[in-house]
Amino acid sequence: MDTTIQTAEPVIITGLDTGQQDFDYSMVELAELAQANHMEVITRIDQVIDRPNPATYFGKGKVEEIRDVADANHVPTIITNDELSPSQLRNLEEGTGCRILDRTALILEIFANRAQTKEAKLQVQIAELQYRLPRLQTSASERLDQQTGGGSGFTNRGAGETKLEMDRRTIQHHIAHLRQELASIDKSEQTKRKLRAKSAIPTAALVGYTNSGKSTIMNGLVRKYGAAEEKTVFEKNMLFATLDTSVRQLTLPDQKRFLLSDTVGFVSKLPTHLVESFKSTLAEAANADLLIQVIDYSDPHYKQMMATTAKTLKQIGIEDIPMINVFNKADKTEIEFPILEGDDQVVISAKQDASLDLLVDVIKKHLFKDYVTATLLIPFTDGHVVSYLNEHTNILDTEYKSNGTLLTVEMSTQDYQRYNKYEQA
Ligand SMILES: Nc1nc2c(ncn2[C@@H]2O[C@H](COP(=O)(O)OP(=O)(O)OP(=O)(O)O)[C@@H](O)[C@H]2O)c(=O)[nH]1
Ligand SMILES: [Mg+2]
Repeated sequence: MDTTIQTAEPVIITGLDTGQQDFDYSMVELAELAQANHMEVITRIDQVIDRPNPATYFGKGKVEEIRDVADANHVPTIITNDELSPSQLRNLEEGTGCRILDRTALILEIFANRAQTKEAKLQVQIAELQYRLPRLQTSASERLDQQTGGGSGFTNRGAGETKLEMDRRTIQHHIAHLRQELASIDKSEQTKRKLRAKSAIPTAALVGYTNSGKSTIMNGLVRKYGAAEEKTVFEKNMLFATLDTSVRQLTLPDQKRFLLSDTVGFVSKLPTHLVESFKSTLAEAANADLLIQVIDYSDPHYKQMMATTAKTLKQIGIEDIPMINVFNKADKTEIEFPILEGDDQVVISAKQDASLDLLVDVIKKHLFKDYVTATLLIPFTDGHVVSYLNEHTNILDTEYKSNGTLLTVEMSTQDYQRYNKYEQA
């Protein structure tokens, strides 16, 4: 158990209701993001307005109201539901006397705190520096610098133009340097990915909203069908538990194999820079033969979450990959499970064995739909072919004839092309 006592930083969350759909939901999500960043939401202040004030985001009266509420409650930090322009950020800080953390900076902080691997850390740092570049004279920049070590210790408030220019250049150099470093890591990842593509093992990728249960499903399947050396991944009840992509090979009882990848979850308004810099992490999903969208069916906002996933996939450029929907955490609802709906939807609980079996059935139907069944007569002199087929394909029947082994085999089209010379009419 974690025994360190962390005092949560008190914050006020604020939002502009410009009549956009799902405003309330995005505010609920903002509160969850704040909690994920160890903050305590003291209160929420909204303003209904046609469009944001270009100078201060909120209208003048609202800025004063926020300042007064913050003062009265000794709250040092205000969180806004949208990404603010550099001047809005500056003006709002002046108007409220508080530190302003916009949604983007908040998500960046969470990612920075969660990043474990070198690749994830580099990706977050690049996104952070890009966000800071136009905002050097705000506390948002200083805060990111202090909290995450993303920069190199600039102090910019009230700095002169020359100093500012210098800082800009330093940051630009820093970004270029980090990009190079990331590219060298990406290269080895790309090589691995190419090798996998060559091996022609079909790939499925778990995608979906953060905390929906992707890693739990991955681990359930790894425990059932992974070889001993295939390790489980980190799963936890918190937003953005996973920031990297893990790939595991699974071998089903009928010898069918596939690769399963688990990756970073989504949230609405995921910052563009972050999506950009996580593209290499998400490439695994982009190259998959099948997407498995995991949905937290017990969350009343699950439909919005699905819309967010659809939007994010589009943003990454993933549009034409077949997808199955997994309505997970059904054990937390009144709905019966496991249930198959049509041929591409299941209602399950990642924590139930029968659910995982049903899910595997659906995955199989999609990934192996091109598999062929053929009867092959392998002469005794080609014993190595029999061993290969035994190891890599699903042998439905074996008969020993005088002139060789007669096998009824279910296999990939590739294997079929290699061995159809043995086929019996
Ligand atoms: N009751 C219940 N809890 C579940 C189920 N699936 C996952 N969970 C829990 O939900 C929480 C999040 O699960 P993860 O597997 O880490 O979620 P994720 O989608 O990988 O999340 P990110 O990595 O943050 O994107 C954990 O506490 C899991 O134990 C389920 O079917 N039923
Ligand atoms: Mg995860």
